[in-house]
Amino acid sequence: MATILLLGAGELGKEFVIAAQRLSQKVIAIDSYENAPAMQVAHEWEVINMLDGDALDAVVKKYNPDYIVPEIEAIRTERFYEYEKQGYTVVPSAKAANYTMNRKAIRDLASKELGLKTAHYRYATSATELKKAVEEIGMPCVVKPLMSSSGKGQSTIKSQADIEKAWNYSQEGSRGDVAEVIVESFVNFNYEITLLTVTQREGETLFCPPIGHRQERGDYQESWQPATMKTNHLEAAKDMAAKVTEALGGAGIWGIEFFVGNEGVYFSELSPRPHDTGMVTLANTQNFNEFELHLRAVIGLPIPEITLERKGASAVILANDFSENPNFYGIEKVAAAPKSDFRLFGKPTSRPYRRMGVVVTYGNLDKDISEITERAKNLACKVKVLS
Ligand SMILES: Nc1ncnc2c1ncn2[C@@H]1O[C@H](COP(=O)(O)OP(=O)(O)OP(=O)(O)O)[C@@H](O)[C@H]1O
Ligand SMILES: NCC(=O)N[C@@H]1O[C@H](COP(=O)([O-])[O-])[C@@H](O)[C@H]1O
Ligand SMILES: [Mg+2]
Repeated sequence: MATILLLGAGELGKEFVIAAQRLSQKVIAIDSYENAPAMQVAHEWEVINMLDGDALDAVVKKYNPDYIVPEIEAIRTERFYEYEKQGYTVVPSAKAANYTMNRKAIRDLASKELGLKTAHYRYATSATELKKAVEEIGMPCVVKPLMSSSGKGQSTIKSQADIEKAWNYSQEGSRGDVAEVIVESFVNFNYEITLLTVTQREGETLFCPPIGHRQERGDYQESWQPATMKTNHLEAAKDMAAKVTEALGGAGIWGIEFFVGNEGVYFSELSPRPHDTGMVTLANTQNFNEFELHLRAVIGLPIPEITLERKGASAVILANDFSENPNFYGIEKVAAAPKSDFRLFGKPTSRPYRRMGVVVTYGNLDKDISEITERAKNLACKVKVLS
């Protein structure tokens, strides 16, 4: 039995722990608050501030894990290089976790070093610098804190009047100790996808069928698999995914995000871990869901192939308000629907727009995907999270 130290214990971690439990692996789940979703199913748990390098060192030393598996970005990832030197395995690699913690590192690697096509971009460390960057990039443009996820602190600048607001908003949504932002030209894409990519310690890199998704406020609302796309666009995305995962190194699943527009495929960003839009694989769209794939890659079990078994969709259940005791209403309506299922994450508190659960729906490969996505969306709307 391997010991896995899971750094981050949200809904993605919870499904990963369940996959690990099924194969009899031991998991210690860490997060910044008690009773986080993955803690509820792990062998052991601890609450620490993962941006505190000393606190991180202490849990690594205490549990002496076979695998250190980051589940979120906000971790003092600089320490990962040291753990690797000490002989620990960081998933997928210290470099992958460290580069993707900060948008600047991963964007410069993708664009400058690897030559991948991305939106035009600049960086800014103050409202004045932001003004200059916006002049260079042009409007509309998108501003994001260098350290944030799920759209936190992200906004679109459409006019001069938005610049100051965008700066202030970015500073509210930024986590970590970096005040800098990235300013990207607005890509008028036709659609966007996540290409789940699996790198194995031994064995070839595998790709899941592409996942289409729709985002609001920079956060995922619904996803579906497979996304329909031209073969040459899919090949371009696979080629970029192979390049960037090779440059970052290691074994695991990666959620690689692309925009597809009239000018082709743009690399956007990536998570070196299961991806939220990949929760659609909980509808058993594939022979292994994204969490099972991650686990196999992490502990070094071979994955012979990834096959699409049926079509699926997911739609998120969000909270509207703050609550210390969130409850779900309307779940029986989801339960009563055919070819549908759901997960409630068990987050102990809610805040506006916090993701609390997900509905997944599915249908045979000959079904129209729109019927499956509509069902997921309509069912998710029927669930209310209230105190
Ligand atoms: N340059 C851009 N042009 C157009 N839309 C964009 C651009 N950048 C981001 N978006 C939109 O905002 C969404 C979120 O952006 P991004 O993935 O960079 O944020 P994030 O905070 O890292 O989100 P997550 O952690 O959930 O992946 C994208 O999926 C896309 O819909
Ligand atoms: N886009 C990244 C993402 O979806 N991450 C997932 O959300 C959790 C944090 O949720 P919270 O903010 O509700 O605690 C993370 O722990 C991870 O599972
Ligand atoms: Mg994203």
